[in-house]
Amino acid sequence: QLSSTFYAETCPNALSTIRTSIRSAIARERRMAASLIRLHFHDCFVQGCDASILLDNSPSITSEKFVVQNNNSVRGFEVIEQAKSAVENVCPGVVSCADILAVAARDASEYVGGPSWTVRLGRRDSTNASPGLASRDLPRFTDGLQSLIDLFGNKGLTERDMVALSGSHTIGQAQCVTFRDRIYSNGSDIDVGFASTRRRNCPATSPNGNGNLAPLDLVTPNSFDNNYFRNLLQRRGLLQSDQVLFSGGSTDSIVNEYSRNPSTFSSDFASAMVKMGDIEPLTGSAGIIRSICSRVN
Ligand code: HEM
Ligand SMILES: [Ca+2]
Ligand SMILES: [Ca+2]
Repeated sequence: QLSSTFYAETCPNALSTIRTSIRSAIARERRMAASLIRLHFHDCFVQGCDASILLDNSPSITSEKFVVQNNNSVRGFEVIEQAKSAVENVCPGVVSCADILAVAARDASEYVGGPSWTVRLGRRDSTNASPGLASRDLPRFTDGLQSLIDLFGNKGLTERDMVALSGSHTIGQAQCVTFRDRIYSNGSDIDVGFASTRRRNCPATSPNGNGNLAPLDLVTPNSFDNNYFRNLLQRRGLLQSDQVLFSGGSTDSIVNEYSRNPSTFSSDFASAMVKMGDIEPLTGSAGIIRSICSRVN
């Protein structure tokens, strides 16, 4: 199975090469850290961590990039492609795109002040993509708590893993179209002042301002910390799927715990990322090593 020393003999500089490339991309644009973590998540939840999300449309492939959960939303492809080409220059044909995604997510977390962890390696790349599985298995911002628990449960992840991983929303941005219904709902699960602030840059009527961005964590949108959970306690979660984690259900106690204890969040997040990175990898002679991540060789 996967091992942290997988490239020790075949490409000893793989990790440092990826790291340099990822760091320079995040230095150029801080949000890229968030985008890269999300890319690894959206890969692993769809037929496992096999870089299926990176494949473009072609005669033999229907890309996952255009399902609703990804379309116009997942980003960072060119950063992964650049890291891949840097690695190909030092060890051609050795390091998979799926492993680059996993390493990039770790390096991104570390760069913005989040936890680091040892990445397990040896994943291989798929020769296909699955928009059908992507639309079925990726969570949506409209999902209720039980659906979210089930979607993560189907991947072997517990409620605690799910809450920890959702803590990724301590960084990054979301588009108005994903939080409009919530901020105009006049419901009781949203802070009134927060809703009114968000309305200023997200007009009530679609498609006006659909693409306008707001930070998922209003307090520290660029640092990986536990403010996401503190916000939920104040009913300042941006997405409906954020606030449902603290809305009177079984995950309230976990949100509470992470809001009080940043180091527990940090170590649970790191473990959950390793666990997520272990979802159904292609290993051994299964799959391929793509030379360009967006297409099969
Ligand atoms: C629990 C279910 C989840 C739902 C429903 C969800 C949904 C979303 C949505 C709707 C956005 C905004 C996308 C846009 O407006 O373009 C977003 C952004 C993001 N998500 Fe999630 N997410 C979930 C869990 C996760 C997990 C488990 C991770 C990582 C392990 C993650 C990482 C991120 C990051 C980092 C961003 C910001 C991306 C950027 O700024 O480019 N999310 N998510
Ligand atoms: Ca995949
Ligand atoms: Ca934050």
